[in-house]
Amino acid sequence: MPPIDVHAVVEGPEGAPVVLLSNSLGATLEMWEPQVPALTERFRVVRYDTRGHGCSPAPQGDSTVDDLADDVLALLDRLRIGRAHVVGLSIGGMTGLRLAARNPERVDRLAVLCSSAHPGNPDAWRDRAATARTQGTGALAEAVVGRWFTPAFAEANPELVTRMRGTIAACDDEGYASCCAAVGALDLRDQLDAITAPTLVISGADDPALPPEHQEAIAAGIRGAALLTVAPAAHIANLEQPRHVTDALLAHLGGHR
Ligand SMILES: O=C(O)CC1=CCC(=O)O1
Repeated sequence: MPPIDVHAVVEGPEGAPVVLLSNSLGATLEMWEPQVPALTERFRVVRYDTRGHGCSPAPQGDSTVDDLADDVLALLDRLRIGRAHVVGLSIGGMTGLRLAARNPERVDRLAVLCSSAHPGNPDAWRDRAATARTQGTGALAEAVVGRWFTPAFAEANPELVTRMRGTIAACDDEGYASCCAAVGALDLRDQLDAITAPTLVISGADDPALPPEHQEAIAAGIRGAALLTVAPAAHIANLEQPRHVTDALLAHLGGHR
């Protein structure tokens, strides 16, 4: 499938090292808002909407994580960026892993949050894609957002939960289904040892979607990778533990505060 011209927002000082942020399935570039103020003090921050999400065009038919990585390369080329630190959560982390394994010359440091090299459950992903196509992502939103935050956090932050539920429901149905296919078919287990970028893997201790075992497997497969577990946190750990995650990213990318 040809690359898609994804929607991106670029902030931070021109000429500074670039950090590229890649969102979770069902979210948009807005999910990184808690990290942006600190990151833009030291970095040129490029956030984009994964295809079929937010303001990015949706593909027709199933995508692969290779397609998602191609979108990132096209974006970097469009912005004339040779190399970037890549930070991705969930499907964004899968995109970062594939990019770092396949195009190591384009990835400086890598941070992968709440992600997987082999999500498994292809039938469940096929079912989810079918629901998105036949009933719309609104039919999935309640169940999906229920895995994004711990119950205590969700109870204390009802407006955020409502906003994120709305973001899932606003996804393009075909685009979301297309990305479900990419997740369900993914198996990067034999590619992890090709990753040479210094890598930080962050796990949400209470993540019911991609639990800590997935992060442990990623970290075990990448030479020298560091593994950090944040708690309490479910799947969207950067929103539930913003300070902890921001500090860990700054320490890993070289922008300590
Ligand atoms: O939506 C979920 O259930 C969790 C998830 C898996 C891949 C991704 O990006 O989100």
